[in-house]
Amino acid sequence: MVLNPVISKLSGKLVVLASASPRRLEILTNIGLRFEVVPSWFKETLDKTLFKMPYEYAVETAKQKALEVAQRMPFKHLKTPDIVIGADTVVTVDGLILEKPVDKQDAYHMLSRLSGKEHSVYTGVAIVLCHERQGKSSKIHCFLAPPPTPHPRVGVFLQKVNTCRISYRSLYFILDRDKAGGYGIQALGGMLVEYVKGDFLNVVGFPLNHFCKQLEMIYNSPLESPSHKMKREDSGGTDGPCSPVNSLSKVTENGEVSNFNSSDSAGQTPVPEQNVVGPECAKCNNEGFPHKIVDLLDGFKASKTLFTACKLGVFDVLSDSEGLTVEEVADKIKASVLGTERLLEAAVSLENTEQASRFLVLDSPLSLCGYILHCNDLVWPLFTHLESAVREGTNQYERAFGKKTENLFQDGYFRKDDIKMRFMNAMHSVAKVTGKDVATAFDLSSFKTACDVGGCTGAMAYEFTKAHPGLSVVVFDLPPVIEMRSHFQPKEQDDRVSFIAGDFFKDELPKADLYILSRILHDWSDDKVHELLSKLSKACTPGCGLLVSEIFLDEERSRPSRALLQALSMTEGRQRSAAEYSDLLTKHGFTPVHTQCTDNLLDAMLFVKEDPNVDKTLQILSSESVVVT
Ligand SMILES: C[S@@+](CC[C@H](N)C(=O)[O-])C[C@H]1O[C@@H](n2cnc3c(N)ncnc32)[C@H](O)[C@@H]1O
Repeated sequence: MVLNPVISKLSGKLVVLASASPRRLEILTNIGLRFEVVPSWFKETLDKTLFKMPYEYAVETAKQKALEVAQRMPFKHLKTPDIVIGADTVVTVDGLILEKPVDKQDAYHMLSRLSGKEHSVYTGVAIVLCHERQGKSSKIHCFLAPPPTPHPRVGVFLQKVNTCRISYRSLYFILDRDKAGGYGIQALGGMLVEYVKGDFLNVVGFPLNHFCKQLEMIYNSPLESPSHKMKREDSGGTDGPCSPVNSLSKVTENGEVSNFNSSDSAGQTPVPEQNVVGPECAKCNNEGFPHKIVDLLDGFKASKTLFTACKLGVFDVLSDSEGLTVEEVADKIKASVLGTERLLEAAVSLENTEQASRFLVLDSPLSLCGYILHCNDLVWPLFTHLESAVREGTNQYERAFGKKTENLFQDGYFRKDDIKMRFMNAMHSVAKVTGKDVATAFDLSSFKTACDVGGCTGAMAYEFTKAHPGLSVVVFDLPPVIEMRSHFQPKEQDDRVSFIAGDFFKDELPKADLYILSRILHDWSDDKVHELLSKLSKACTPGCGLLVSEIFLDEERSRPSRALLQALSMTEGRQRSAAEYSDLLTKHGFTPVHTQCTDNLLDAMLFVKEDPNVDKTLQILSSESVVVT
């Protein structure tokens, strides 16, 4: 089996691991897979008595974990993944299923039960293909790592203890509350393990080899391409598309797991006959239950939890020192112990730590804290007046903050230095996270000078000069912004970025052969946009470039919701689709050349100023290579 090509099939896809397990994360990272971690909220509470065999339970739990994330992400994270991977590991002994212990005592009991006994470890895995539909549901491949023949057991054996019985103290030392069965084979628990029959990584928590074989089956075999297989299963399934929880169909009479898509003894992977468990009925994925609505009901609590944790510096404290107690965290953030405990529990249930340390720690390079605090202090109060905003069709700044605003920037964001800093921090953090993707969206090598119109702190400009060694960028923004620029200067000085203060509606724009409008046009009405574009059009000679970076709505104006939610608190601006931006710009002699959806916070579109004397078709052709004439 050639693994890399299988993994490369996933490049460009949004792959999500629905598990917070660092072991699974490490195993998948080590093979070069790019994925996001979104831990599942599915509670591991399926009724074990409903399953004939223990591994059915692991597979079903894996499936439910993956499904929960697949269903939540479009709402909570405002994006639909391509693939969600769920996994669940259980240990079985004496007919009992052992999961993660609830506490140390439980872990101790589990480990003592395993001591000296052969037991089995099963990791069920589910791959949910979110864009492959079966009926109304995502397509799901569930499997269990191939069991060694003749018995479906992947065994790990603890040392016999008649001579070296594990002492109470050693057990306490070794036990791990975070792992099924109470021990981690890759950690201290490994000291007890005499040998493993079967796939070691399956015992660790993720059967990598079998996972890759599954992917190969899904993506590489022409006969097994997702759509082809779906048809076959539709027509010939024995269990139908839905297997109830208590009868996962892949169990043979003697309890073997070959129907879970296991390999045969020669190591060949047979065509899976029934590995797809399409959750079409309420019993399978509980379609009758309004998951999305319930998530939305709680959405505001989740946002406010994130805002508060950020504002109190919880993620900073946690990233500074490891192994803090709740009391210590409470002390550091100057909050009550009970409140801190609740906040930590809620925050942990919402966010994975890897992303928290990258995006939620104040001084991390890609920190989103600036934007989060802006959402907390400015956007949140505006949204508390949403009903009035809808009734009146106006921004609620005055109601929320007691100040009238003719111009949101001058009268709102810049009315006090601390408010201005908060606004600039917000713009800066988003520009840092999205800037590289916008700057590298197109080949801009033919442009030598650029003007970032409304470029704020210069964060975007620095990303452009970093990405294009031949380019220098002048940041043009209002005087109150430009005067604060020194607060945001990068550590490494870059002379190719300079700043000019001015008003883009009133003052002359600096000369450049590329103009950047990042998050500018959505703030203004069509009339104001025309006013600005007409100025830009006059400033541009034929061949000049104009790069617009915004969230582009789809043609139906139905996605992404991020843009539509933002519009609810807008003043005079509006969110637009790429086609709507094109319409506005072509009226001023700008021809669209490329559109790039970056899968980041902002998309980008490149336009070139037409030469009125040259035939339009020829211009579009020549502008494909963005020739500056
Ligand atoms: C939404 S922010 C976008 C900042 C930056 N382009 C980015 O993408 O991070 C809008 C910027 O336009 C600036 N701006 C608003 N009105 C302006 C005007 N009349 N002239 C110049 N800049 C203006 C604001 O000061 C602010 O920095």
